[in-house]
Amino acid sequence: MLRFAANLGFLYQDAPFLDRFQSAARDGFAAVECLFPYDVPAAELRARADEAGVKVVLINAPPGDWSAGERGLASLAGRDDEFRDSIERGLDYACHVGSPRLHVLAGVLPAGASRDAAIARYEAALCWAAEQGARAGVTLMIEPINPYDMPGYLLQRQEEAHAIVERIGSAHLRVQMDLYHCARVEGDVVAQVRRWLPTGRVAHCQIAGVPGRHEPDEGSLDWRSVLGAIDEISAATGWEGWIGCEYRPRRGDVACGTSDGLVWMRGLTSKD
Ligand SMILES: O=C(O)C(=O)[C@H](O)CO
Ligand SMILES: [Mg+2]
Repeated sequence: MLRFAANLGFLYQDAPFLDRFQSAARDGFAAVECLFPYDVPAAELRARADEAGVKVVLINAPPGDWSAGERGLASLAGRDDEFRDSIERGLDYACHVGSPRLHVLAGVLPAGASRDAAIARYEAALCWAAEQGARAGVTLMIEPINPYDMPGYLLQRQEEAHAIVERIGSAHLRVQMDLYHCARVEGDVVAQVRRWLPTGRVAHCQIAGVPGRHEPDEGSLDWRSVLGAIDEISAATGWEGWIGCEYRPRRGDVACGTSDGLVWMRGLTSKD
């Protein structure tokens, strides 16, 4: 059975952030993802999640200076100390809110920089971070992201993410397979899901319509076949990750826009 999590950085934009936990629960979500929750003390966020009866299943580590265009520190030259601080802060927050997963953004490759050197730095950073994750009991996630939404982002393809996870060989480093980014870069998402989900290296998925990043039922993503493939693989292999709803509701500027747009999900969910 498929399990969906509400991404509170994308959904329920009409409500203040801390009210979105209740909104998600009212719509039947048993789990949520929070992008960068660090402005809220972890105890307060945990209390809101507990009150609403939803689990936090994914947060992101601090990504550097987002407003200056930074999208993670892991591969950036000369930023090791900040990277380590961001992982320690992310893991501490994840432990306090009970999130079993922490997404670590790779960073943007500076113009003219060597990609090979950046990948080597990225792997060394992930290796260190995965050890910290193992100590904390939190799984670190790496996510290939498309270059249209995030120009220059270092990690764009599933194959490369899997090769990195395999080389590092930690049970606490896994791939976050965002089906929207996958569709935009790699095309046939059903084939990609059938190829990568059974490997055991994917610990979380996310979904959105393509190319607008609205509800999955808008656009070219064959979402029924994709979800059917995930469901089938879950039954066959015991894969039990969450599927994060990381999209901009088409009626996001209107009260109840998120809830109305969830019609695509009815009948597909499990709360376990
Ligand atoms: O952009 C995405 O798809 C993500 O999942 C990141 O966590 C946010 O940048
Ligand atoms: Mg994503």
